[in-house]
Amino acid sequence: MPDEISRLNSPQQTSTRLILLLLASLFAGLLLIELSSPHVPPSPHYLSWHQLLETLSIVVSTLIFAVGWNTYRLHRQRNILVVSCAFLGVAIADFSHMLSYRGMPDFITPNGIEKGINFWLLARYLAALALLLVAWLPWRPADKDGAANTGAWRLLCMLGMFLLLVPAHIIFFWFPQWVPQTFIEGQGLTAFKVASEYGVIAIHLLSIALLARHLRRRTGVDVRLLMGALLAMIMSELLFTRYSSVTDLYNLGGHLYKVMAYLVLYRVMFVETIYAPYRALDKTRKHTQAVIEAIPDQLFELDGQGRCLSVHTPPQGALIDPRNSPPGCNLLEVLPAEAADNCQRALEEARLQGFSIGQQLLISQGEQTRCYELSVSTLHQGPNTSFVMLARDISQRLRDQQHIEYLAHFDALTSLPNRTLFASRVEQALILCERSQQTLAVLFMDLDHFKNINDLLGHPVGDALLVEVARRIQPLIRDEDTFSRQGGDEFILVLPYVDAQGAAHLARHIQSLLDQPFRIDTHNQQISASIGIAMFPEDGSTVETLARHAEIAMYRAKQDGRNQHAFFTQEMQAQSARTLQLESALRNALSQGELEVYYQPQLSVDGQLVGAEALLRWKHPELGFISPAEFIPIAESSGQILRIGEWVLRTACAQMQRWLEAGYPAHTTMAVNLSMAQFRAQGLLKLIADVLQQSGLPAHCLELELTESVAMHKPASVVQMIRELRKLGVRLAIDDFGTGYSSLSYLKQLEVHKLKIDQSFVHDINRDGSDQRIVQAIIGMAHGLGMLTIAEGVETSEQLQQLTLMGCQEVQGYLFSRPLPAAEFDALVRGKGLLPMTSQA
Ligand SMILES: Nc1nc2c(ncn2[C@@H]2O[C@@H]3COP(=O)(O)O[C@H]4[C@@H](O)[C@H](n5cnc6c(=O)[nH]c(N)nc65)O[C@@H]4COP(=O)(O)O[C@H]3[C@H]2O)c(=O)[nH]1
Repeated sequence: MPDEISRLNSPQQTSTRLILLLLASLFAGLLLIELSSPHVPPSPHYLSWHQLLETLSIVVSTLIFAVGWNTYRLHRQRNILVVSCAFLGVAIADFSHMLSYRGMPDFITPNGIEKGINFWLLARYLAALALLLVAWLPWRPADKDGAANTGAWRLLCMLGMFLLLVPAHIIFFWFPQWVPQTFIEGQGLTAFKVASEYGVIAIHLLSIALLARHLRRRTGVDVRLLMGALLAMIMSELLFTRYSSVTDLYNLGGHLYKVMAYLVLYRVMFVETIYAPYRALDKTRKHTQAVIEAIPDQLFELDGQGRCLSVHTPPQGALIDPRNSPPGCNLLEVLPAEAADNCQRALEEARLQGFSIGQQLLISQGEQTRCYELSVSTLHQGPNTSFVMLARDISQRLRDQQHIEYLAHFDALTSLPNRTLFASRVEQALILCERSQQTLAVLFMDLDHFKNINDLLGHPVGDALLVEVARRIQPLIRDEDTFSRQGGDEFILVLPYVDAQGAAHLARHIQSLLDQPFRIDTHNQQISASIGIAMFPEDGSTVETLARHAEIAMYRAKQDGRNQHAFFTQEMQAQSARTLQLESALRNALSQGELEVYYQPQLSVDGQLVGAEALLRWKHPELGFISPAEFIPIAESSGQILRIGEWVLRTACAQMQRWLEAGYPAHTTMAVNLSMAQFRAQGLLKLIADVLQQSGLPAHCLELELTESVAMHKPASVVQMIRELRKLGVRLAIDDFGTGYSSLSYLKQLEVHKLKIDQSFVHDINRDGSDQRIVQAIIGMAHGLGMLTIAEGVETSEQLQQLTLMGCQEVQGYLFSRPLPAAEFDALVRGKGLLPMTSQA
């Protein structure tokens, strides 16, 4: 049935075509009747024709009544109920009209033309007024109050109809004189009769006008078809205004048109009450089917015993294979025992409360175990209970959940506990140690120069190294210990019931294990670690304190030369407190005028001034002079170096420009230290250009000093940046040269102007043969690459002599002067005659 219906066109299309066809043929029929009527004599068999047509009309009217009346409970459209009841009335009135027709045996009282016309008009007005009501009232369901109210409405309507029909029949049978005359024998229809027919036509026209409002709206009813029925009724009425004999062609045509109009009306009622619900049902069925097809779960319809009434199987992840489990098989018998029990439980639950969600079934499939989650709802309750059950394969979801839980507690790279798990485990360990009054050791381990490995060899190598480090240390860890990665190259080991001696022993063991080279891809990688140790209860009683103190101790191990371990001490605590104090004091140092730039002369080996190095000084009102070696790293780590470094740059450049204006040689340079953060900061080029422009200092008089470690960081970007700086015209020097690992080829790419030999090599240059060889190699390399060399930290004339002999071109150190405030620097330069004679002002 639904398929048959789906083959039908939409009601809109059907009605438009039907209406046009019907109206065209009815109109043609009208013309035909009009033209042929004078030539067609009244039919001698008219009574039979009349009976036939009226019977048809009564049958159709009864059908209209039947479909509307019987389906009212489903559609609850009051309009349809009104039409239905009215057409019951029409059927009865037409029946009375047929039986009262002249020529028929007397129907209760003697028959006659007027008696027949009276019943006729009653039927027509009933139909017309009912349809007017329908066109006027809105089309919507009566109410949602249930069957009781529905029955009451039907009864009311039916009663109303009989209240109208019964008195009308009584009048037409026994008091016909109360009704105006409608037909005069020999003359034909009276004006009243014709006017009455026009009245019916007027009501129909009014209905059409009212219906036209709904043409563009979506109403429940097929408005076009209804309008068509009304037009057919109008044509029928027109014919009835024209007849002069009850047996002529007009009369016959009018009856025929009436039957056709009622047939169209019946179709409207049929579509609305029977076809439309089926169509909606079909639509719902298709929709449901599409939804089922889209469901990635296996869907079962089961009876009360668990037998499969129907199964929808998705392409993947089915609970049971439908090929092995034909329809009608009992699901509970097909499933493994434990899964069947759970399934049974879900069905019971659904039977009791209407639904069941969340029962899980574990099914072994070869090597794998899959997990299914059931959702069951009860379709029918009672003796014929049936269920709809969805079995969703949640194996992947469970795996993902497990993975997420794993990631929440373990480090994805090394599979070691992460910070979260570490914290909870250590808390437990601390409680146990406290109870048993035992010690606990926290080891904070940081790999030395790990950043360089990441930068030079790439992150994949760095990651592989971290994994290997973890793997090497893992066998040293006991069950009660916690070995975790905190992020980056930092690891923490927590060892309950271990004393200081044991902790030191483990630290040494770890360091000796790391001493062995690591093979990563094709690289043989050497790494070491600095380890800080904090002990419970002496160094703290909480996880955070112990970890922080162990970290402070680790920094001390780094300061002391790396690849060693250090225990946390109170002195370190004080140091760390001082770091915090300095960090906060430094924030206001610039605005409070506590910072000053000192200048240290840089000379050629024959004693002429070639430049000055700007060195920052901080005099704190309470703490006194604080060494740059102490506060510069703090400024770097707290991010203040950018602000402070810019100020140094501007002050030093402005100073050198003033000195140049005061007669210093035009090539005198101002060397300014650039820290890593400054060098890597966005906008360095713009800043330098701006400083030069503001101060007026020629670019070649500014020399930027980068330490070798800065130059080594991310070599490719450093080379690029140095090129950009060279384009600006500024000079570049590599500070502390010899302490890093610059290769000759890398140095060549850097294209700096000057190498600054680190003072650690200068210090023992007269005593230590290896320092001499290093310095000689640096000078030789610089010469080879066309770079100048300057030695810093020259304190004695022997050192100067040695450096001169080795070919070093420039020197700087306490032998000539300590760093001085600008005025003292100038006085010194002039006092000692460090400027060429021509420059002396
Ligand atoms: N023993 C000895 N030392 C000598 C001798 N001649 C000079 N010095 C010291 O050696 C350091 C040379 O500066 P540096 O290597 O750039 O090392 C500097 C530099 O890295 C950093 N620094 C200083 N000022 C600034 C600055 O404005 N910006 C940045 N980024 N770093 C700065 O702080 C470090 C330390 O600066 P200072 O304490 O001023 O220490 C200076 C200087 O006073 C000598 O004959 N013997």
